[in-house]
Amino acid sequence: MAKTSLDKSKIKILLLEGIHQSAVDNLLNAGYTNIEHLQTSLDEDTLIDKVRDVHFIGIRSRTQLNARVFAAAEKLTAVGCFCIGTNQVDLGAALTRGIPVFNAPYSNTRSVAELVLAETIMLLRGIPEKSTRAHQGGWLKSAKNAHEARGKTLGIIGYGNIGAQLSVLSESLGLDVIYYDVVTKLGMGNARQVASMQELLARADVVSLHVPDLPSTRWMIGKEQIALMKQGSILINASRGSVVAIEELADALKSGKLLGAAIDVFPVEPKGNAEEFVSPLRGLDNVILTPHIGGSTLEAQENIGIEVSEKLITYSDNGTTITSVNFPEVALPAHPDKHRLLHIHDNVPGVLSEINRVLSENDINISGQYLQTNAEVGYVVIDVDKAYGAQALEALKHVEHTLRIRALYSESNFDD
Ligand SMILES: NC(=O)C1=CN([C@@H]2O[C@H](COP(=O)(O)OP(=O)(O)OC[C@H]3O[C@@H](n4cnc5c(N)ncnc54)[C@H](O)[C@@H]3O)[C@@H](O)[C@H]2O)C=CC1
Ligand SMILES: O=C(O)CCC(=O)C(=O)O
Repeated sequence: MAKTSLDKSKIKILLLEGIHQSAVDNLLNAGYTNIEHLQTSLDEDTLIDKVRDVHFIGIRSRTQLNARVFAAAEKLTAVGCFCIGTNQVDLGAALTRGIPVFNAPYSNTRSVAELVLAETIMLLRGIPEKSTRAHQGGWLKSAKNAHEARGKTLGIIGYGNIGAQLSVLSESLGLDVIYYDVVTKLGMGNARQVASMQELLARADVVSLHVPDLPSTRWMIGKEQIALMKQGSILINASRGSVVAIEELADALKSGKLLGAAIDVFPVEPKGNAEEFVSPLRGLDNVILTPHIGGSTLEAQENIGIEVSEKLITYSDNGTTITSVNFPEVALPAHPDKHRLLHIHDNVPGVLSEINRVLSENDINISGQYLQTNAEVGYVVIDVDKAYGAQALEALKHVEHTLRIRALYSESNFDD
């Protein structure tokens, strides 16, 4: 059933997974006081109970927002992913319920690139094993299998925001960079795109994965691909756990085909810090294992908190959906002294004319109208000079194919 907006004190916001305080502060400064801020993710049933009266939810990579959760979240107006990946959200289910999803596409990219570069050096020097031995009272002073990074070839699979940053940092250290991407991209510095993943695997001393979780990237690195890699090369995965067949990687490390690996993301990750981490890579001393912390630096988290809360506030106050990952993107001007209505509907012919008919029948004069559509959904924003009456709102809710309507307070804050 379509809904209209509430005043800010009644807008309930649920933030999960230890989202940075910067998000809370930003929301409070914007007048949103009804905030629940939890440090953990929630299991599906607890989440379903909690989201029933929530208008905005903020999550990171662990919380699964599936169709069942969306079905329970009747009041949910927008989702903020305080991270880059949005594979944990059923974006289609959100869209067809008229819910835009936002993320932070840039704020933690540098943190991931720095970690990968550090791991490259650590693995080229065999540090995980040497450090473990020293902790055990051993002394592995040897140059065997220890290499400088200078002059080695780094192969980056997925040359997006993270891959390109890694490319720049690595070249400054003297690595030669090649990359493979499904899109033709201009290389940073002297980095060169190669024509196939096979070519990259055959040429690189270190392979680092920076692709999103997509049907086309699932298990893209397994036995067959590892066989193409150079003897004694290194694999790094800080993208998604679904990209590497982990048992097959474990076999390649045990057999000595690969010199080492650094893995930050896993097919199955603990739901919280209290749950045991189970992996076939445990106990292998040529592997750096990290608990999905590629983007977990204070700098990145603070920036993400600000960036995503800003997007939620802007959508809530103004209706702007720019940078939403699933929704028609509309950039809206401020609306002083105007009443603004957001109408989200199935993208089928005739809805807009029906909306305009209702407005005209209710003697409502349009002062601004903004429309954007994608294949499934239409999003029209209508500014008018006088308040929408209850009768007009009711009629607009009942326009066929309506998914949701929201009447926004204008900046001068007159009644909705
Ligand atoms: N470990 C962590 O804490 C973090 C992990 N990530 C993961 O890293 C991924 C990449 O992040 P960004 O670089 O910001 O994303 P991006 O969207 O900027 O870049 C991804 C690149 O992969 C390419 N690509 C897509 N499918 C491909 C395929 N089959 N083969 C080769 N290239 C392909 C795209 O064309 C694009 O250039 C995110 O989707 C996220 O899953 C992101 C941040 C933190
Ligand atoms: O820090 C997080 O919670 C997730 C980081 C990540 O994987 C992402 O940004 O996609």
